Formats: sequence, structure tokens, C-alpha cells
Amino acid sequence: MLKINNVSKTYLKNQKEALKNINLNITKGEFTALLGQNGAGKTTLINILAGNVKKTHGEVKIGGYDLEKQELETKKIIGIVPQEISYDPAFTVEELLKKQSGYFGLKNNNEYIDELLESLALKDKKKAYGRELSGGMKRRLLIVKALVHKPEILILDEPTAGVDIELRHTMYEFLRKLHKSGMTIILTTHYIEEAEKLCKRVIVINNGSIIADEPKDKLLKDFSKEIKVEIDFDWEVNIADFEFLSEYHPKIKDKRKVSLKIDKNDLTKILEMIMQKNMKFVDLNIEKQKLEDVYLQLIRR
Ligand SMILES: Nc1ncnc2c1ncn2[C@@H]1O[C@H](COP(=O)(O)OP(=O)(O)OP(=O)(O)O)[C@@H](O)[C@H]1O
Repeated sequence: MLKINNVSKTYLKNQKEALKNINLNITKGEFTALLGQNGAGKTTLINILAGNVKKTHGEVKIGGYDLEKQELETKKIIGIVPQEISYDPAFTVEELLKKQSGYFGLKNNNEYIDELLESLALKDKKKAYGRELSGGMKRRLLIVKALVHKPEILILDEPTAGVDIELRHTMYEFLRKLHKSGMTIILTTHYIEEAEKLCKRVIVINNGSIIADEPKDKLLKDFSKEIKVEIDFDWEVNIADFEFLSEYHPKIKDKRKVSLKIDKNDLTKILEMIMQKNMKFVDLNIEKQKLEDVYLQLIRR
């Protein structure tokens, strides 16, 4: 569905190499997160796909069409939700969406537009001017705008930045529904829990290069060897009591708890060591790795 081969981008103005030899293959129906720190190169990649930035090297194929040689065809296949507000605020929502439909030669899609506005809680704003919308409404309007021509791939560049939690959840539901209906989705976000909740595949860009590209579950599994364990005792514990576990960095919490960082394969051994010392524990809590922890480990490597 989307093939990116050896794509590089150096901005002429400052000679910044924003993308270094990127290779990606996204198949139909995938829901992929594109993560990376500020300045990693995510927007550059999205802008290349949108046709707003020219790549320096490489090849991009969208639905089998070449991005530069068959621009019109590729534009029909993708819908892009940009990071920046990208419409004329002097038009009403309805006018903006009609204008957008016009670019694709679509005329009788009012019903579909109403459906989209309804799904994103914007139906009562049809007659409002773009400039009259709140920040969150503007972001949702960008999603509707990207979808009027029923693209097969939806690419969202930080769609939930500045959107309140409740509306963020409305967006999540909407994106899930789109994904279920077969849409291929690429989501750039700074909210890692968002990627964890929605996406199946995670791509991490760092300094213009892809440093991870894995199914989310595999990434979490590979990085989840080290776990944090909290053990509760029914008596007040002392750090000196745990010297025999010093290699696991014991820390006392709330007087009756000790927390340890361990390799999960060592858990049984450690519990046995504690029992051999006749230290009776009453509870045990294991904290699993979150995608955020994995992400931080990856970009710090
Ligand atoms: N038009 C431009 N001219 C020159 N340099 C640019 C231009 N756009 C981006 N850059 C540089 O390219 C690098 C990648 O920027 P990009 O906007 O792609 O990052 P990003 O991952 O989208 O960051 P963010 O999360 O902050 O949006 C940065 O060093 C940035 O300063």
C-alpha cells in the first residue's frame, strides 16, 4: 500500500539531513504509530508523502503509483491530517468541505460529509466559520477534510495535540472504527499511551533514521525482561534486611514495602531467597513495561 525505498531529505537552506535512507513498507489495513522526539523527521516524512516537500533521494510508491510521476493518483489514495491548521478561516465548515470535495471532482457527497461531521461531534458547526472554531474543533475538522475523498490511507500528524481528554477519546473511537472498516492508518503522536492503545505496529524515528520497526506486542515483549516488583511485608522493613538482594537495587517504600528491579526469569529464585530468610510477605505487585518505557530506552540507546 505504501512503499518507501531509501528516502533521504536534506533541506537546502541549512543543509540539515532530516531523513537518512528511510525504508518502510506499510500494507493494507495496518494501524501504525510513528514516534520520535521533536525534530526526529516525522513531519518531513509526512510532508514528502503529502507532496509538500521534495525528497532528495529515493522512491515512494503509494498504492503502486509513483509519488512524483503519478501525483494525482497518489493524492486520491492518501488523506493527510497536517500538524498545522491548513484551511482558509474565512469559509464556513460546509464551504471548506465542499471546496475540498471539488478538488477531487466530488459533488454529491453531502450525506458522507454529514456522517463524518456527526462522528467527530462537529455536525452543529456546519455553518460556523473556520475562524470561529475552538482549537480542538479545528483539529477534528482537519480529519474530516482529509477524509472527504474516501482515501485508502489516512496519515495523521499529531491529531490530538491540544485536544481535551474527552474529545481525544471521541477521536480514538472514530479512528478505531475507520481501522475496522479497512482503512490503513499512520499516526504520529507525542502521547505514547495513545500509540499503545490504538496501534499494532510501532516505528520509531530518531535523528532522521528508523531505529525500531516492530509489532507493538513484540517490542513490549523484547523489552520486558526487566520488571519492577514490589513486595509487601506485614512488619516494618529496613533496607539492611535486604542486603542479600543488593544486586536488585532494593528500595524501601511506605515502610512495609520493598521494590526491586529484576530480570523476570529471576522472580522465583528471589522469592525463594526471601522465604529462606523467614521473611513472610503478604502481597506482591509486578509492574509491566509500558510502551513509553520502551520508547525512552530506544531513543537513549
Ligand atoms: N523547511 C525546513 N527547512 C530547514 N530545516 C527544516 C525544515 N523543516 C524541518 N527542518 C529540520 O529538519 C529536522 C526534522 O524536522 P521535522 O519537522 O521533520 O521533525 P518532527 O519529527 O516532525 O518534529 P516535531 O515532533 O517537533 O514535529 C529538524 O532538525 C528541523 O529543524
